[in-house]
Amino acid sequence: ALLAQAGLEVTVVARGARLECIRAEGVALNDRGTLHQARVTAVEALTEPMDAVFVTVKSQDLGAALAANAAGIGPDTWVIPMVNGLPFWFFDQPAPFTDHTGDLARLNRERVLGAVLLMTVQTSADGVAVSSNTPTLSLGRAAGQGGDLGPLVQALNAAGVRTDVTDTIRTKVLVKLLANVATNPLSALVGCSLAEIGRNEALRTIAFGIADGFRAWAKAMGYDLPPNAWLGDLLLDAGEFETSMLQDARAGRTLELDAICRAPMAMAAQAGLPMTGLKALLAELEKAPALPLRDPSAALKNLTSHLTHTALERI
Ligand SMILES: NC(=O)C1=CN([C@@H]2O[C@H](COP(=O)(O)OP(=O)(O)OC[C@H]3O[C@@H](n4cnc5c(N)ncnc54)[C@H](OP(=O)(O)O)[C@@H]3O)[C@@H](O)[C@H]2O)C=CC1
Ligand SMILES: CC(C)(CO)C(=O)C(=O)O
Repeated sequence: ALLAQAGLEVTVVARGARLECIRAEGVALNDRGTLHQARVTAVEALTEPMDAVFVTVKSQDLGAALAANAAGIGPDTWVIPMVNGLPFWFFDQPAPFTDHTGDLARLNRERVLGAVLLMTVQTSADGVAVSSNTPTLSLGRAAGQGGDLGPLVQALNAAGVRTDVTDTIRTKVLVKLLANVATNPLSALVGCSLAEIGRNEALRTIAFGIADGFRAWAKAMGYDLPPNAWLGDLLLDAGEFETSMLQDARAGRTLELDAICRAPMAMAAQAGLPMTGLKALLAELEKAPALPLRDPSAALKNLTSHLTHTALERI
C-alpha cells in the first residue's frame, strides 16, 4: 500500500477471495490509526519480469510461490523473500527444512536479497493490514556484489518503509530468529501475547532457556547474539501482540515450525549442540489436540522441569 501510494507501479499476486477483494478494493494498511489505501494491479501469477519481487508467503510456501511466478523473475530481478526463519541462502546449501520443493536452491543467489522486517501486523476481517509499529526493513545481499541496490532502497524509503542495506544480514537474521524461536512456538502452545511472556515468570524462563540453546549454536558459528535482558525488553515493548505463529494456530493454518524451529535445530544438532529445550517444546506442540492449549499448565510444568534438569546437568 505504501509503495503504490507513493506512485510506484505495484503488482500484487494473490489467490481466491483475497485476489477478488484486492481487485475490487485495492490494498490497505492501517499504521497506528493512519489508513493508507491504494489501487494496485492484482493477478493470479506474474507473467513478465519485475524489477523486484517481494515474496511474503509463509516460509514453507516460498518454493511453490516462486515456481508459480517464475515468469516474473528475469536475470535482473531482485528476489526478496520477506519471511521469518532460517533462510535457504544462509549456508552454501539450503539447510534441512528450508527448501521444501528444491526450487530455492536453483535461484541465482546474486539476485537474492536477505530481508529482516520488523513489523507487528495482523490482517483484519475486512482485509486491512493493521500494524502497531513503523515497518523497518534491513536488506543484504545473499551473495556477490553485483547490481545497484540504490534505486530499490531509495524507492522504499521514499514510500515510507524505513530501509537500510547491511553487510551483516546474517547476523540480523539470527537476531530476529532468536526472538522468533523463543516466542513464536511458545505463544502458539499457550495462547499468550509477547508482553505476557515477558511478564509471566514461568513463560519467561522457558523463552530464555530456548534462547540460550539458540545463542550457543550461533556463538559456535561466530555470531554474538544479544542477551536475555534484550529479549526481555523486546517482549515488554511489543505489548499485547500475538505472534504470527499464534495467529496461524488460532486460524488452524500450518505453523512455520520448519524454518523457525526445525531448521536451526537440525543444524545445531549437526554441530553437536542439540537445542533440547526447543525440542521439548516442539514435542508439546506435536501432541497438542488443538492449539493453543485450553489448559497449558501440564505442558508448562513439563517444559519447566525439562529446562531445570538440563541446567542442573550443565552444572
Ligand atoms: N505477521 C507479522 O507480524 C509478521 C510476519 N512475519 C513473517 O512474514 C511472512 C509472511 O507472514 P504473514 O504476512 O503473517 O502471512 P499470511 O499467512 O498472513 O499471508 C501469506 C499470504 O500468502 C498467500 N499465499 C501463499 N502462497 C501463495 C501463492 N502461491 N500465490 C498467492 N498467494 C499465496 C496466502 O494466501 P491464502 O490466504 O490463500 O493461503 C496468504 O494470504 C512469514 O514468514 C511471517 O513469519 C515477519 C514479521 C512479523
Ligand atoms: C513479532 C515477532 C518478532 C514475534 O516473534 C514476529 O516476527 C512474529 O510474530 O512472527
